[in-house]
Amino acid sequence: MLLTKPHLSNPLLPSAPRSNPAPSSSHARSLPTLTARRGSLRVSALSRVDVLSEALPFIQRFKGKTVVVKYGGAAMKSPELQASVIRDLVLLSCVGLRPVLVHGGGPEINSWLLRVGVEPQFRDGLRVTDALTMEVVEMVLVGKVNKNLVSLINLADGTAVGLCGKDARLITARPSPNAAALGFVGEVAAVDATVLHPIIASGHIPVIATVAADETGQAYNINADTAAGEIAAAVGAEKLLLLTDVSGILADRNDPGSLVKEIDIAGVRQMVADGKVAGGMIPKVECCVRALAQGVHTASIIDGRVPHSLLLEILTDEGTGTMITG
Ligand SMILES: Nc1ncnc2c1ncn2[C@@H]1O[C@H](COP(=O)(O)OP(=O)(O)O)[C@@H](O)[C@H]1O
Ligand SMILES: CC(=O)N[C@@H](CCC(=O)OP(=O)(O)O)C(=O)O
Repeated sequence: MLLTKPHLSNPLLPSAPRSNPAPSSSHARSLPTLTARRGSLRVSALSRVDVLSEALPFIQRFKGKTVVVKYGGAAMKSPELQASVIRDLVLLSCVGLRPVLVHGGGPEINSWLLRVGVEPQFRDGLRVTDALTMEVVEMVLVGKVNKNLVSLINLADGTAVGLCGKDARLITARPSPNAAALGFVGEVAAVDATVLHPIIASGHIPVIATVAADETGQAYNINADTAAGEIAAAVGAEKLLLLTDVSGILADRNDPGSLVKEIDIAGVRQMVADGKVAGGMIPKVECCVRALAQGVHTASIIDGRVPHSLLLEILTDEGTGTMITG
């Protein structure tokens, strides 16, 4: 069943803009240009504090709560957008939320595979991963993309700790049931979040690359959406947010205007059964459903190309993409 997201009016939002004390007329006369500038600055500052004020009930509601953000795919391609997403993550951390970043990096893996002469191949949205591809995936995700995100968070004055599934056995992998076709593509056999708790509790932001080993130490390539859902469940996250390169779940995937703002598990299952949700959206929806079934309160699929979509989703009434509820 499709639900319309309620638009709640915010009791903290003033009905009319407040006015700061006007500058004295003598000051105004002596400095006309400066006064005019200050006047426009005052309006803009007012609207900015209104926005801050609107965020207060959300900050209060989610303070101390863990929020797992999956960032990857096309939404990660532009350096400007990356920096903006990272700043939003640091802002969430500064106002008391506890973000955990799980990242992909499919396009970056593709570009490095091509540099070493390997043509990327996918089956049902999953990368066919032979031994050489596995090495490249690990080097790119763990060595490059992970450290780049850690560095960007540190630059934005947050403190990030980069990990992959292997660290402290955070994720134990098992081979995909379709290993004959997919090679070293893994599923999540278990998550041991012990290592994350002190990192999160001390205000650091864990940044997780989804390469993990099985019991024998063999490395596996795990889809980042799938891993994010399992990590969200294991840390008892309040929210799971998947940033992607569409506005959310579309009722008609050829119509960008047909965004479904809120939908429950039964509704989203019906969309998959009807073929309305397909391709790369299926693992996203499945991981949201699994996370919700394991106690995560809400899961949202949002547009990582829209500046500040993370903040819009968490700190405003209207949100941005699609929220799936249990
Ligand atoms: N109902 C739907 N609504 C939105 N996108 C859909 C839908 N069904 C299939 N898709 C496809 O899913 C894609 C998102 O998955 P994917 O490309 O794997 O994202 P990412 O690279 O961010 O992990 C969209 O670009 C779109 O082509
Ligand atoms: C098995 C599998 O497909 N693994 C993904 C892991 C990275 C990922 O999920 O990246 P995005 O989120 O950017 O798509 C891959 O190799 O591309």
